[in-house]
Amino acid sequence: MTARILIIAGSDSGGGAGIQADIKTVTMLGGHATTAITAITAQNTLGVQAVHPVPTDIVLAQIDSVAGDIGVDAVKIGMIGSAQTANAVADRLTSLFPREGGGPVWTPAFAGEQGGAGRHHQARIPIIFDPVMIATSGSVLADPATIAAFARLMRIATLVTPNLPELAALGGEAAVRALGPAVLIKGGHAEGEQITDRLVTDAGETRWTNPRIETRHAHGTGCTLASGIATGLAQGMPLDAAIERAIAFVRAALAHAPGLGAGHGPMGHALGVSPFDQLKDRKCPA
Ligand SMILES: Nc1ncnc2c1ncn2[C@@H]1O[C@H](COP(=O)(O)OP(=O)(O)OP(=O)(O)O)[C@@H](O)[C@H]1O
Ligand SMILES: Cc1ncc(CO)c(N)n1
Repeated sequence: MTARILIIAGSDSGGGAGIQADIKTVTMLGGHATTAITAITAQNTLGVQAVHPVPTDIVLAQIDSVAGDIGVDAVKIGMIGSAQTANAVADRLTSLFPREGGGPVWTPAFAGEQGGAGRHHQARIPIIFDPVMIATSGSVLADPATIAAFARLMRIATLVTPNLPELAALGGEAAVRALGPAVLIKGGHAEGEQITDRLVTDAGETRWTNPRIETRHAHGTGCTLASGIATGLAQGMPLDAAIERAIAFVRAALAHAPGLGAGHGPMGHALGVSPFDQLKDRKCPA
């Protein structure tokens, strides 16, 4: 079965970050993206010109519509829109996908096909929380009250993926770990020719170090990474393998950036290919 990833995030009209990056990433990695849109931003490569938070009850209705029919193998949370929505989403995810109880951390949809437990035995759906605060352009995407409410989301998250300024705003690595989740500290904002992303879990620490790709078109790397990880977990990959593939995908998409806009442009999620055009027979299956 195709892995189903519920994306709870904001819309970026420029198509570089947010829901737009998330859908492209999930699709490219072989999953099915469903969405609960938390905010609409008027945004381009230069900055964020306007933000319209979606009412909290409409965010919850989108989650309920998806969970009640299509189903969910993993959740990715990005821009959340308001403190009220952060708290309400934490409550709703807790009741839909209980965080307590024994059994495996999650049982992906694929396990059912292979004669395993199947989706009715899911114990814990993985939740990846990207604590979005500021866009690549420098525009603010979360006010102080919303950032304070992030604690609720961190308590139910499997993995939190702060960049370095976000980690500092959350009180540092120990403060995040104390709330329970694994932490992937992204190194994109550090100086230097190498970038190190650092995963800290109960089992210890793993690092990925790669050469920095020289480009100003790195808008949406954080969204892409978190959605890529969520897709891997939904597909049944172990956490470190899901992270490794997501980093590789971010790097490939950076290398294929189309060079749009006068500021921080979008990545090239389609990697310069059209899978449809490459099909030998472009007819519908009979
Ligand atoms: N110039 C780059 N070259 C290669 N990898 C990069 C580059 N910039 C970021 N990355 C990678 O992209 C991922 C996201 O890191 P980053 O620290 O940029 O997150 P972020 O600040 O949340 O992203 P965003 O700019 O979307 O808000 C990490 O895996 C990081 O290693
Ligand atoms: C909607 C949205 N979500 C996240 C980010 C983070 O890059 C952004 N710029 N816009």
